[in-house]
Amino acid sequence: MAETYDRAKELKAFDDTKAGVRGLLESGVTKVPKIFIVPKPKHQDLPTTTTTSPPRLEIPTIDVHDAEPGGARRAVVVEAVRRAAETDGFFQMRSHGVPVEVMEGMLEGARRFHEQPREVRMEYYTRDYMRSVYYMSNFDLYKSRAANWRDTLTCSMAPQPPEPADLPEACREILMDYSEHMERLGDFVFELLSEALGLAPSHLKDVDCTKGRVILSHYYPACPEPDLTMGTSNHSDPDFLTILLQDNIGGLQVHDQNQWIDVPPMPGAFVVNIGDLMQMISNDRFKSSEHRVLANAIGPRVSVACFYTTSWYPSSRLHGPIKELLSAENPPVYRETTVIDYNLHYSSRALDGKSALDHFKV
Ligand SMILES: O=C(O)CCC(=O)C(=O)O
Ligand SMILES: [Fe+2]
Repeated sequence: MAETYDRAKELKAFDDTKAGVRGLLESGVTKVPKIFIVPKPKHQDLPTTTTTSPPRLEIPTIDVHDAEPGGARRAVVVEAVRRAAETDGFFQMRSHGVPVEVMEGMLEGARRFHEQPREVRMEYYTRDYMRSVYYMSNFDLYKSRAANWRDTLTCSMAPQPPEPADLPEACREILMDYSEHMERLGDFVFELLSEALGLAPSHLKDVDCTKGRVILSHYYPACPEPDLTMGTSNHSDPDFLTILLQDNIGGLQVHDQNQWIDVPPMPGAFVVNIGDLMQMISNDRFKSSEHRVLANAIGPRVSVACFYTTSWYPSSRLHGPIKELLSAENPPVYRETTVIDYNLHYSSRALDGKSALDHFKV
C-alpha cells in the first residue's frame, strides 16, 4: 500500500503536544498510531548469521558484598566483573549497599513525574538537549523509522549539578539522594573495572570516567498493541557505563550472538552495562552490547538509567584506547575523541543497532 500519510506532519503534531506517549493515552488513543509502528514484525528482526558456540541464556549475577578494597571477596568479584565485561558487557549486581527504600523511592519519583497533570510536565518538554533538565519523548523522533513507546525525563547531575529549583518537584529530593548513591556506586564499579583491566584501582576515575552523571527516568506506558512497536529500539549506550534500575514489569533484552536474552527484573539488583566509550578506551576488551526494550501490554514500566558520561558538558578532554593496554600485538583500534564529538556522531543517527563506534576506528 502506498504511503498515504504525512509522517513528518504527524511526528510534529505528536511532538507539539509536549505530553509524550502518556499524553496519547490520556487523550483516549486506543490503537498504536502509525508513527510508532515498526516496519518489520519483531520476530523477523534477528540477524541471519549463525554461530556454532552455544548461546548463553542469561546474563551473570554478581554479588558484590565484601568486595571493598582489601575485602575478602575483592579478587573473586573483580574476576567475575572482568568475565561479564568481556563477554556480554552486562551483569546484574546484588548486595551493592544502596538501600531498597532509595531504589523504590526513585522508581516512585520517576513515576510521579510522568503521571502528574500534563500541564505540569509540559513545562519541562523540549528538544534542547543542552539543558540540564528536560522531558522529551524519543530523542531520535525525527530520524528513526518508527518512534518508540517511551517518554524520558533527563537530568544531568554531574559535573555541574542543576540548581535544586530546576529539578521537577515531583522527584527533586529523591533524585538528589539517588544521584549521591550513584556517585558512590559508580566509583566502586569503576574501581572494579580498572582492576579487571589490570590497571590501578583509580585509573578509570583518573581519566574522568566518573566525572559526569546523567539520570534518565524512562516511562513506558502500557501499550494497546505491543507487537506493533518497541519500548526502546536496539542500541548500545553512548557512555562509559550505565547502572540501570528497572521495576518488576520486564521487557529489557540484550543481544547475544544470534538471539535476544531477557534481562529479567531481579528485586534489589541493578543492571550494569558497559557503554561505547568504555569499549573504546578498553580497546575492545570490554563489550558495549546492543539491547532493547519490548513494548508491554501491561504497564506502565518505569526504569531509571544512570549514564556515566560528561555528556554535553563542555570539555576538550580526549578519550582513546588506554596506553597501558596497548602493545605491538594490541595496537589501538580507535582514534581519540572528545565525549561531545562522540555524542554528535551518535545522535546524528537513529537508534538502529549499528554501533556508532565504527566511525572512530583507525
Ligand atoms: O529501560 C530500560 O530498561 C533500558 C533503557 C536503556 O537502554 C537506556 O536508557 O539506554
Ligand atoms: Fe541503553
